[in-house]
Amino acid sequence: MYRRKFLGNGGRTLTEAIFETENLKVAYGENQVINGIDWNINKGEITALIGPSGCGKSTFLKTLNLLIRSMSDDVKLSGSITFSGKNILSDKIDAIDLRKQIGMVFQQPNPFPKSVFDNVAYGPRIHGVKKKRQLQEIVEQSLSEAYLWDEVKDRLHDSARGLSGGQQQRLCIARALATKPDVLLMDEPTSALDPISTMGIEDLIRKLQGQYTVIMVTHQMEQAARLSDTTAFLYMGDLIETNKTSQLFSNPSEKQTEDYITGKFG
Ligand SMILES: Nc1ncnc2c1ncn2[C@@H]1O[C@H](COP(=O)(O)OP(=O)(O)OP(=O)(O)O)[C@@H](O)[C@H]1O
Repeated sequence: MYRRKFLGNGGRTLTEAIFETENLKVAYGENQVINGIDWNINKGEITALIGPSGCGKSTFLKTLNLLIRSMSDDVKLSGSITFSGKNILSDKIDAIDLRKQIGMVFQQPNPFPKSVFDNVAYGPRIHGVKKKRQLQEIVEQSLSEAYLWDEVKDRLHDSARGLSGGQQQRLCIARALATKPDVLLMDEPTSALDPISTMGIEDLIRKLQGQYTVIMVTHQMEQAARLSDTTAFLYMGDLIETNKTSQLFSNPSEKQTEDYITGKFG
């Protein structure tokens, strides 16, 4: 079967890819939900993944850091995902190390039942940072990067669960940034938040642009259009189209994309 390889930016530029997937298939038992995706995801960009409910967006995201293997017993992965020169599906990969480089933020803010400080220090501690001074520096830097430091600097040892929803989500982003990842995967990071907190998280994502590669699932077309450099449309496990965001929304090349973004289904 002929398969189209989607290159970053619709294949028009030679932007460096951070992930290259080849014939990537994912199945839960007999239920195949990703059908053989060939895609180069650009480094340093914000990529939005859109598509109707159940089309495989979260599955695709969780496959990129192999979280899918820890979350589902009967998952089957095939094809390849090249990240940092290695096929993470077949080469010997330490999943904990991989997730140091590829952080993830979920729909519901999920701080650990620990203090603000211990949430952010969690990853660095796992990776062997022991010195108090060094941990303090990492915590302050990560919270500052997540635009949360000023709000929490006087309550670092209070429970993270006492923060507002928007603050908790920025804390989760700070926790992900604390291991100095290359990539942040975000699965509908604002869908559980009110409009003001959503704006705060969107501002933060914009500020991360260029320093990190962000791959974000969103159900909000406006959010994809506001934030991302590249947008990809997934439908029933197939990558239908990926292109520069402005191009995909103004002049989609596929009828299915057009129907989806104009609200004809989804
Ligand atoms: N752990 C699992 N075990 C079995 N099937 C699963 C599992 N997780 C997801 N699925 C199935 O895989 C398909 C894709 O689900 P996925 O969550 O990836 O879609 P999605 O596009 O992110 O959906 P949504 O937008 O509703 O979050 C669905 O049919 C879903 O029921």
